[in-house]
Amino acid sequence: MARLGIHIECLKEVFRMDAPIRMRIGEVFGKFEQATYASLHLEKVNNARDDRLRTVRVDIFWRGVVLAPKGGDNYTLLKVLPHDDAYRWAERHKVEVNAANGCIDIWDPAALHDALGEIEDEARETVRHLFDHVSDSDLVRLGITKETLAFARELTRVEQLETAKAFLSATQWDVLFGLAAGMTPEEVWSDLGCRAEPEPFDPEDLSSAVMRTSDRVLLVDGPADLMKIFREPFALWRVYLHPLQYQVAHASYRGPARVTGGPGTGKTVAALHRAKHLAVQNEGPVLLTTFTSALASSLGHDMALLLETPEQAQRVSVLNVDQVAHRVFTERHGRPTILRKDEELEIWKRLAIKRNSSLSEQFLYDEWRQVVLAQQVTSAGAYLQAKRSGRGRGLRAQQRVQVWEIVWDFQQELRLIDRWTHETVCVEAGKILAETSEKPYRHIVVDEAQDFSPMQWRLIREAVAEGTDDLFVAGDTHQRIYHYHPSLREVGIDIGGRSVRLTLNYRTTAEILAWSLSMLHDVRIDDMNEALEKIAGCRSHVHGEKPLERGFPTPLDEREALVAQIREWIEAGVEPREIGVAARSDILTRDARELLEREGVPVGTLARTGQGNAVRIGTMHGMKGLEFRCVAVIGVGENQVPPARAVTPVTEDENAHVRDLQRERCVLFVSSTRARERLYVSWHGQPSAFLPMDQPRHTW
Ligand SMILES: Nc1ncnc2c1ncn2[C@@H]1O[C@H](COP(=O)(O)OP(=O)(O)OP(=O)(O)O)[C@@H](O)[C@H]1O
Repeated sequence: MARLGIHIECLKEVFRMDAPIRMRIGEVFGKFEQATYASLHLEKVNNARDDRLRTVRVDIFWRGVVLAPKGGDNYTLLKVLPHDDAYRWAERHKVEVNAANGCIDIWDPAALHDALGEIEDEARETVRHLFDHVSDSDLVRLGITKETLAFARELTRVEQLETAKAFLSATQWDVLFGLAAGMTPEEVWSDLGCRAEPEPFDPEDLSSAVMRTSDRVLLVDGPADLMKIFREPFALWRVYLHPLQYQVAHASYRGPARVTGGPGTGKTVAALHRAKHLAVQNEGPVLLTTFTSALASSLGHDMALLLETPEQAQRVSVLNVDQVAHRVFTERHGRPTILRKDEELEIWKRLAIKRNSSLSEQFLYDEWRQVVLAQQVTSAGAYLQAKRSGRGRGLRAQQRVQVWEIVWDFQQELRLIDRWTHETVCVEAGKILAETSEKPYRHIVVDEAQDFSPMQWRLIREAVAEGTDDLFVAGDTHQRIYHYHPSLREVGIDIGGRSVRLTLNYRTTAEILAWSLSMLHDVRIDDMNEALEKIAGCRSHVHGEKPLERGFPTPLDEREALVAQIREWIEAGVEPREIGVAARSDILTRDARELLEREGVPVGTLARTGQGNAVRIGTMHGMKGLEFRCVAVIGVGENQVPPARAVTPVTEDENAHVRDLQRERCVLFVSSTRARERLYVSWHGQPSAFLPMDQPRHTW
């Protein structure tokens, strides 16, 4: 029986077509299931470079180009184009088997030949070439053919390589682009999803090559499936994964594993597919968890799209980590009464006065969480020994004794009045789970792992028995925006060598990514596993406008310009819901919201649901994990970013000062990398020192 595949690039083009033509394409290619080669009316193309490329009539105007391997019954739809263009495309292109990963390579030899002629002169006059640092043998091992190699050797600028995307094989282009972005041949090799040892692939067996190209060819399960795909275009990540994403999501691990990578590199998508894979395996309940309830609800929405049967859906719970803690706690003790932050600060203040301490209630509030609870300190002796790096001010031994007395009083008081905080609920839930061998989950998948506190990690560790495929962790420490810096090992999670880094950004344009990355230029960030995290090789294939930076004399001028910018985007066809606005403080977001509302622009919050078609506005912290076509980051002035209150003075504690500045940079980095197409950054007065310094900017 014939089987149809559709190439990802073709699918993207079809998704952009009007519904009637999409349905017509669905009807024509739906026949592949029953058809035999002879009855398909696959027309041969005269003068074709590759006689396995045929065309099929869709209607009077459109034709499809199909790869019809000589053996086997696998047909792959590569293009749908106007009649003449379809023939021209089929005449020019060749299909081969990639020597590195065994997938199909589609390329345009004539265009490659012409381009080579165009760059040769420049190459002769230039001393440095783009790939001087890579040997021929490495390029060949990475699947670069002799024609592409000859071309690659003449490249002097990355712009020439970018142009070549139009005619090189996509896999070979990815290899070259990765090397040009600073990846080592080994990193590119693993990015290709190749095994450690090269495999021999039959260069003539295109049918098998198509089957292996699962990251670029969607194999359709019958006509109904095809019509469904064409009726409702969907996010491509539901079916296509980068080979490395696929590997990460489908591997079997002997213990905890993790995926890291810069913003927009598909970590959440890998986590979603991992959860689905585990649900399909059906070994027991799967928990997919993250930091905030907003992110959990977004994951829940995407998980529902990915799971295929009610049985699979029943096996996966999507909860944020506090919800997990509250469930476990409530089952044992009933619902806890949570102490509000203002109530808690009031208690700290009173207890500090009682013990004649001049330490502020906020300091005690943080000290309790970041030192006492984080390190499970239960005695004065342990507190005297506890690490306090990054805490903002040193404490002499005598002061530590005093702080411990206040902490002791505080914990006694909580017990007495039977009040809880989210942290104590989490600690208690961890204890309850530690006592039982019957764990609630067989597998746990964690997204946005970089912001989990040590208390939350201990809970997660206790919620699943140690063993194969127990924990899968996705996160990026460059996006850490809260205070905790736990080491996974210290909280009992040993990921050993089971860690993979994704580098290809699917969300952001190369311009926005470069602008954002330059903010983190000299910043050294840990990887939660006692080493430094890398961001080298993080790259995007998509180009767009440079981020727009604008300074204004007053806050009102800045807000009015924001309204004008949003109007301009909407007039250019961007839906209000595709626009996100972020500021560092609630006050700035409130002021911007008020003006937008007054000017008649629909405005909602950052929550994914219930917003209607409104511009979504919130704090930079709230932007975590989200994405928008257009993003405006406002109030990026020297006094607002970073806000003085968020940074320990260097005179008080140098380490804490550096750490605070780093965290604040990450907050700005997270908000700017939420933009898919356009990024607008504004301030009033002087600009923030965090902004990339590569160009002179107008200041007031
Ligand atoms: N294989 C893929 N093919 C197409 N699109 C993808 C793929 N993987 C991810 N994407 C898209 O890229 C965007 C970013 O993906 P995702 O949210 O998983 O990245 P992330 O690494 O978790 O990002 P961040 O850390 O910045 O929150 C999303 O729009 C997602 O749909």
